[in-house]
Amino acid sequence: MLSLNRTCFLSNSGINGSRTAIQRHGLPAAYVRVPGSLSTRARAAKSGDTGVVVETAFKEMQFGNGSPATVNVEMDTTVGGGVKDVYGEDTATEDQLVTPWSVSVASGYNLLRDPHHNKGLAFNEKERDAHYLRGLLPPTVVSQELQVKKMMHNIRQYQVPLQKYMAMTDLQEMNERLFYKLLIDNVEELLPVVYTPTVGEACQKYGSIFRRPQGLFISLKEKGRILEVLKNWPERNIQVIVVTDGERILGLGDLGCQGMGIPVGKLSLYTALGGVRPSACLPITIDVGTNNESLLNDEFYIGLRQRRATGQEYDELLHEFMCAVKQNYGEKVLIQFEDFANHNAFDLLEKYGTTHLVFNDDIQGTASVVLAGLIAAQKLVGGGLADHRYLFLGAGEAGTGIAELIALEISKQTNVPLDLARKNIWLVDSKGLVVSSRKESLQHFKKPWAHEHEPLIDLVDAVKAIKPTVLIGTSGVGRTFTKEVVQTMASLNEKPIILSLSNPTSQSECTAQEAYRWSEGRAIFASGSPFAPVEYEGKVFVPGQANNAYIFPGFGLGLIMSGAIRVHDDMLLAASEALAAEVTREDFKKGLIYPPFSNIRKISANIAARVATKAYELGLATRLPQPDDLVKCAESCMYSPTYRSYR
Ligand SMILES: O=C([O-])CC(=O)C(=O)O
Ligand SMILES: [Mg+2]
Repeated sequence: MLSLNRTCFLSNSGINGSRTAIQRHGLPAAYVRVPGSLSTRARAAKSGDTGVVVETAFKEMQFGNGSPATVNVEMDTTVGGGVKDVYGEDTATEDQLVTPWSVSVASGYNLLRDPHHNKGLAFNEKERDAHYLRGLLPPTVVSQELQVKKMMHNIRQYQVPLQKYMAMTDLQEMNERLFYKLLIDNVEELLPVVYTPTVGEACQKYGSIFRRPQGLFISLKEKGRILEVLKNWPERNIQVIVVTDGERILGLGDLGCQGMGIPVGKLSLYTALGGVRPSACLPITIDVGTNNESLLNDEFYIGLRQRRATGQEYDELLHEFMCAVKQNYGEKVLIQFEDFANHNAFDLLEKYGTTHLVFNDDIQGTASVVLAGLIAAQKLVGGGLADHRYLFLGAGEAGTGIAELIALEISKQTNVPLDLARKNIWLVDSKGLVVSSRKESLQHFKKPWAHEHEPLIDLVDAVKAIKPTVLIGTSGVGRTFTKEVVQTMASLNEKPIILSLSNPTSQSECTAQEAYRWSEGRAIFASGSPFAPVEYEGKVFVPGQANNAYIFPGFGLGLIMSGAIRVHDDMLLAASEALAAEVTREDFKKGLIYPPFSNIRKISANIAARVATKAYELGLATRLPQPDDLVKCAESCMYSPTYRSYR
């Protein structure tokens, strides 16, 4: 055993990184551990190399939380035959060393290139000395606060949202903590940049702006090898996966492999808003082809150039994926489905809901957010949820998901059977009002909403006939709440509730301005994508945003905290109630039915606590014993982007 006493940064910069550190600092060779499975180690050892060394001291390390640490490096020379210069002429090649699972020491130049540990100009004098940074940085030492100020200044110079998006992506790849500090401290300004609506444009142009992979791409080419692919990802303690197959990206349709922007963006919010460690988040895009002709013909397209696989081929790939995830990460990893097309989204949720911890943000997350807004809106309009009539334009994932959660809440509040609670909820799809005479030809998820009524094609006719108090747009089709629709709503209701939820902004059913103007300032309005405040007859109206980001980060944190193994509808209801409870008297005075985003971390902690409480009540939590104070517990386990001291 050879013993070394050094302060090190642990990172995943790979064998290249460690080699440079080794060479630069004259460390003995083999400053590398292979933390893979025993078989990986065995493979490494068998390859005849002399240098893959398993360092016993590293076993104690909390690797994956990005923490630097002082370690006593003990080199176990038993694997591979002894410490020699592994990287010397006559030793193993890097390929033989099974690179993906190497853990290396980052210092000097590599430390500055390592986004998980880089602090840029914020490295202080002592750190610069201790970690071989002298001369690699200009003399100035600045605080993280000043770095935030400078980055915000730079980002505000860009006029085009996509440029802001790219600047944020660059920052994320350069200095992860600074990225999250910026996002957390300026959440209202930057949310529309890293997420809806700009992320939609980023996906449309993802091939052109692609620089470095930020998540895993699993395509049909990887069929039969998905477990192996998962093992290529550099982090192992994964708690949340957001996965898409790119078939229905926001309201923009099939963007194939370029849908990757969505899992990446959603997971940034898991960290920024919900406090889940970045290293515990894994974005995945499953590429089964695309039916988007213009992408197939786009020379910069990054995905498989074939039409979408369907049926058995699709199912088998997804099944292999689901099994591989569970095998690799255990049953407590949360899998969030995002932006799958209707025909797969419902089936996947149903199929894996009983075997995996799965959550569909478009069905369940949107539903929980909208229900929260409706619960809060009762304070403005009086009465309860059961006193309303609801009409949806759009009967897909969001529409039916919201409808079902409203019905569940009404049924719970008033003790009426679910079937009866559904009777006040009506849907309009592309063929008109969903009515019982259409039942035969309806997709299964629409059937519960096919009530007795004569067929109606037009939305205006449906509004006139059903006389809804709440109108909800989930159609993915912009400008469908026409002047006549909004005016009819306003003629029927003193305070019509109008939610125009489709994303991004171009697909919104109406704008905030239209909603306020056409309702003569009486609408209670919220949208999926953000709108600026509107002035109407001398009064300023601040539109609310029924943003999914209110719920899913806190919801996920609650599941993780409690070690939940399944998602249950009651958890969604609990999350909605928790969010609705965050709307203050001041917010109501402004006509808002959602709280400001500036408090989102506190909101997420409260949602997490309520979700975790439900998980314990339902016997679905595995982290025992239950902590006494779940809000405190949530707050204390949240990731902080403040720099750590590397001394
Ligand atoms: O991303 C959002 O804001 C909402 C969402 O999931 C979608 O529209 O698919
Ligand atoms: Mg979505």
